[in-house]
Amino acid sequence: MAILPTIFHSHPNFEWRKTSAIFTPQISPLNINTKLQFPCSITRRRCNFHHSNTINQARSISVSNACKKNQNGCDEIFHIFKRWRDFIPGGNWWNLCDSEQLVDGSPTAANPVTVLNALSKMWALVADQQWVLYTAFGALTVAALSEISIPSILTASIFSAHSCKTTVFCRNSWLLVFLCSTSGICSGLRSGCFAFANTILVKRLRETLYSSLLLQDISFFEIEAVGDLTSRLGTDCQRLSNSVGNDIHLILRNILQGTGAFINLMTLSWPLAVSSLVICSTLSAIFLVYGRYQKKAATLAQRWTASANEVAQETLSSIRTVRAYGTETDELRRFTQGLERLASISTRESIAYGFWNFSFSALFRMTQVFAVLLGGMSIFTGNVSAEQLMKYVFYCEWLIFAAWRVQDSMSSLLQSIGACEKVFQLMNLSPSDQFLSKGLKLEGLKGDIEFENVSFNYSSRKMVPVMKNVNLKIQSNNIIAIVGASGSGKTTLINLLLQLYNPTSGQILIDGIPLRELDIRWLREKIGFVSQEPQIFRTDFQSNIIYGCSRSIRQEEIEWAAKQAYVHEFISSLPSGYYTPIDGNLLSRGQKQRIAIARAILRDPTILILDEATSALDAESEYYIKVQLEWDSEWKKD
Ligand SMILES: Nc1ncnc2c1ncn2[C@@H]1O[C@H](COP(=O)(O)OP(=O)(O)OP(=O)(O)O)[C@@H](O)[C@H]1O
Repeated sequence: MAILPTIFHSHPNFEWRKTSAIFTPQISPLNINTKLQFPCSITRRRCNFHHSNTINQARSISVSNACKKNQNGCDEIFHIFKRWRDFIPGGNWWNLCDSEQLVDGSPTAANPVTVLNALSKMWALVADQQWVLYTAFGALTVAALSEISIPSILTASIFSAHSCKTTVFCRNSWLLVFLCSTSGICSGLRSGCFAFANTILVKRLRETLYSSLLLQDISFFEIEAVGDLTSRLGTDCQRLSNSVGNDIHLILRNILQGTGAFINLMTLSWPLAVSSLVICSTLSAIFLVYGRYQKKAATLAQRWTASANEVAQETLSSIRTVRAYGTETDELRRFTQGLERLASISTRESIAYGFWNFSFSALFRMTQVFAVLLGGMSIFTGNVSAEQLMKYVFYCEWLIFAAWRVQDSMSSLLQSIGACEKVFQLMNLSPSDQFLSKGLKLEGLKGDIEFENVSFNYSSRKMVPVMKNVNLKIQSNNIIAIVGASGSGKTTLINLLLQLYNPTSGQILIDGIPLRELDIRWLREKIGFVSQEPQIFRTDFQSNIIYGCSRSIRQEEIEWAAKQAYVHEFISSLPSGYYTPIDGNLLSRGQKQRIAIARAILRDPTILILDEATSALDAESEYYIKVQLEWDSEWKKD
């Protein structure tokens, strides 16, 4: 165990020292006074911000904002009058592109997803449960056909009763009972099956998205914000599956019913049927424009929501720092900036919805007036009977309503897909190369490490080289310390060794074999790593210590590792011992580091990397752990 041996190398950024320690102590060029003064001079303005004043300040900001808003309201009305042309449909005010686009530098930003793509992807996710979907579609068809036959039979029953045709009346009544029962049973079946499919879909969407995210390169997570990704996994997936549960079946149902209504209208009077169709087509044309606008608005609204979430997540998770620096009002302002953008988009979207509803109502009422006028005249001339006119009014209403519902559900579907476009883009990302290629697994790993002319820069800062032509040889069974100024690239060196990033040029060899050619999962199993800020998971101590260990572990081994890391006593003193659930926030940094060291030791790694892993430990614990590790390393050498 234990590596990073002695290297003598002349790179200006690093200083390599032979030492009995295996840590990467940081030697800062600043003296203590400089360190203390530096942050204070930067934040002097904020330091004056007394904590007790913060709430009053927040209040006074909101009061002064309210006054400003009243004044702004008058200005705005004046402005609206001056710029009325901008506010009519098609004017500048409606334009969502210029002012509202959130700059999205993510790798997925450039690929828009079509509705068909989205639907076929969702279909593929639930394809193994086809029987549920086929039952749902079958029930939907039967229910829709039964429902659309009811107005015709109902009218016939009324008129047969009116003309005292008892046999026809009885037959129609039985038929009505049959149709109502069929439609009721099939509607229940349809809703149940779609709800079931919905549940499966949301689960699969989340699984697929999560597994796609887990397999991305580390550089991906530098561009994408965690708040944004969790909001995709949560609300977006739910919203998408809801659109399948509701919108798709409403669309299909109303298409069937609208078609049935149109066929009935054609059999009654084709001029009346054609006039209804013209109105429906006008509605569809208006909807086409509105639907596109709505999709765009939904995408932008979703991005701003995610952006506001990100701010909230960042602030709430760093609440101690926010409180200590008294920046609550600044954070509130940052959060409301996103909300204001969101409100501005939603206002336009709501007004556009109002326009759409106005067009629909006006055209629908026009059809009714038109039907009564034209139908009434036809009755006078004897071309149409009263029964036919009644059926016509019924079916006309069905047709228009079906057209409206199809378009409304279509709009909601477009909105959901627009809003959740990123879910599909993220799901379509191909995994990092590391997970695609099958590399070599060596018989045994010695642990010789060599950096050959390695240069590197982070992809997010391409112009800033972090290291240039670094050459370094580390022989197995040695302990070395890498010492360098803060920001000189010590952690980056380790990141490259762990293949979290690939060198921009040069190569890293392990036992003489290029790192890229090795099976990275196999290699990582042989490496124990403790980072500067060790991560503790929300499970118990035992699970945290055995985290990532592929072999089966006995309780004694866990305790042994914990003793080596000087954390056994602390864990044993807790009432549930190793089974005590942990919240990382409730542990000291030193305790977290000791748990992480126990985790690394338990793997019995060939290469052990400690990146300032004892920086938070007291001198006694640090000494004890170092002695244990050194002893262990010497024992292995022998
Ligand atoms: N993910 C990243 N993206 C872009 N630049 C980064 C990233 N991580 C680190 N850097 C930059 O790379 C340089 C080296 O950082 P690194 O963390 O390796 O230094 P270090 O020697 O470990 O510093 P410290 O001792 O303070 O931990 C720094 O200039 C840092 O700003």
